[in-house]
Amino acid sequence: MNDFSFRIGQGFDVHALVEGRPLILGGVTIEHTHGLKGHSDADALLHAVTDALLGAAGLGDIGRLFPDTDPQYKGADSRVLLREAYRRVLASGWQLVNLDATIHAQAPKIGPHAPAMVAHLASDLGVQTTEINIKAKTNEGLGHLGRQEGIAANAVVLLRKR
Ligand SMILES: Nc1ccn([C@@H]2O[C@H](COP(=O)(O)O)[C@@H](O)[C@H]2O)c(=O)n1
Ligand SMILES: C[C@@]1(CO)OP(=O)(O)OP(=O)(O)OC[C@H]1O
Repeated sequence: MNDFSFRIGQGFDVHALVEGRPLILGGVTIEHTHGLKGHSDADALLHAVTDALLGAAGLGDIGRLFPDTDPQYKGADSRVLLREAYRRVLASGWQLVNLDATIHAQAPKIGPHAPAMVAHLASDLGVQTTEINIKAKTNEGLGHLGRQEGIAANAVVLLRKR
């Protein structure tokens, strides 16, 4: 551990959009024609947040903690994975200051669902909702995200020593 009181981390995730799956982002089930494909519930936002937290604490990444070859995590609720990852971050001596994330989705509109996502993250990470910011962007029709073949998310966190 270094002598600084703060550490930053970033996370990224992308999942394919397919028919016959629910679309779950930030623990919110969003009405849509397609949902995200994955071993777990494929919540790309929560996976990016989990990786940002683990990265900032120097604890590796989500796939190392929860392998996608382990049947235990098949269909897993990513909020459960996030809470377990954050428990390890706390145990390693760090706690969240604030979190900023961007969802890259050509559709559907994320804005109306952002407050519910913020509420879930604040609750799971034990901070005020004012410390969590969720943004969204289309991909301006460009590339795989613009063609609605998938949804991606980026997250940045700041941790401080407990
Ligand atoms: N899936 C999305 C994408 C965007 N938004 C909101 O629209 C604004 C403009 O997005 P552009 O990609 O066209 O720049 C963006 O700032 C978001 O407020 C959204 O809610 N859901
Ligand atoms: C969450 C895990 C585990 O179920 O599976 P997926 O839902 O496929 O998600 P991914 O972002 O590929 O990374 C981590 C995985 O090990």
